[in-house]
Amino acid sequence: MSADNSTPAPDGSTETPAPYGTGAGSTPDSPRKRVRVHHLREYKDRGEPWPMLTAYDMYTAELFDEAGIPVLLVGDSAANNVFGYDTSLPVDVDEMLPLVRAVTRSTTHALVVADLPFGSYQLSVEQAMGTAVRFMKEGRAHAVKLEGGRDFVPHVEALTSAGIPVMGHIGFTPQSEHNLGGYRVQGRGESGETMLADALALQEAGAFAVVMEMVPAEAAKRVTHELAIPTIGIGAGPHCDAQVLVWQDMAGLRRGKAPRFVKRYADVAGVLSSAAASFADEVRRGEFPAPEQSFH
Ligand SMILES: Nc1nc(=O)c2c([nH]1)NC[C@@H]1CN(c3ccc(C(=O)N[C@@H](CCC(=O)O)C(=O)O)cc3)CN21
Ligand SMILES: CC(C)C(=O)C(=O)O
Ligand SMILES: [Mg+2]
Repeated sequence: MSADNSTPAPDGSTETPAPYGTGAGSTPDSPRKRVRVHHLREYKDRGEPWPMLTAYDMYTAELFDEAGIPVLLVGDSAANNVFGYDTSLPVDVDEMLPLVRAVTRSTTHALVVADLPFGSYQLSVEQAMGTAVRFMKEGRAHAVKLEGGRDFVPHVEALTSAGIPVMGHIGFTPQSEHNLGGYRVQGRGESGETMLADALALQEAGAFAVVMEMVPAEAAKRVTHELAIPTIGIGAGPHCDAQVLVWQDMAGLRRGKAPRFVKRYADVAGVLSSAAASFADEVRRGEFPAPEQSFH
């Protein structure tokens, strides 16, 4: 087989209208347009908090898009929520790309952010550029996200100059868990100043938003106030411009003890396990398939 040189059919994803829009750029009669990074700045300026969720596949991306979630993150948390690794560190670009492509293919409204996995951007600005370009070209992402503060200013500058919107991520950065000493709150006391400096450096470098993970609410409030770009909190209190959760945590699919910042809005694990148990039971009793599910 030769390499696939064909131009992929345009999926028209940036212009395809969703039928029942209420989000950015819509009126009751006009279809929703794709959320753009400048809309997020407008939400901040209007003081309207907005939600972000992770998504890793077609059905969840469609549902969350229709529910009006303006930003979907294809997180490297796919490592422990899709692929079965114990941390985010092992997942790589080749595993992440098909998930990103699935999510962009399945949305018409949400801005889709691809999370750059550990080891795919830290080596050099050139490596960051190469990886980000793959997520934009092959994954059809609308933006990328990377973890780190001042040390990543050159990377963020290069990507934004090349036309790639970048979301930052500071506070607890899971890709550095071994350096940070485990899953711990960051930015307490003096390190709150460091965090603010990191946030300002990312903004100056051109980042369009910054995630703050597991930081005290007061420190996150200060950063949110000082930045013109939106802050997105996860375990960062109520004063951030936006809030993000991993969807399996939000919907109660993940089992076991969740981090303290999680709120479960459903019991998807319970729904799925009882559905599987009912199916198994009916098969064992010979009740499924019934005549309705059979061909004659
Ligand atoms: N399902 C899932 N949810 C997440 O929020 C998430 C992932 N996966 N994978 C990547 C990272 C890892 N994250 C984590 C993982 C664990 C804790 C945790 O155990 N937190 C405890 C201890 C906090 C402390 O000791 O200060 C907590 O109770 O919040 C926090 C963030 C956040 N991200
Ligand atoms: C929790 C969010 C911010 C994330 O980075 C991820 O899901 O990978
Ligand atoms: Mg991540």
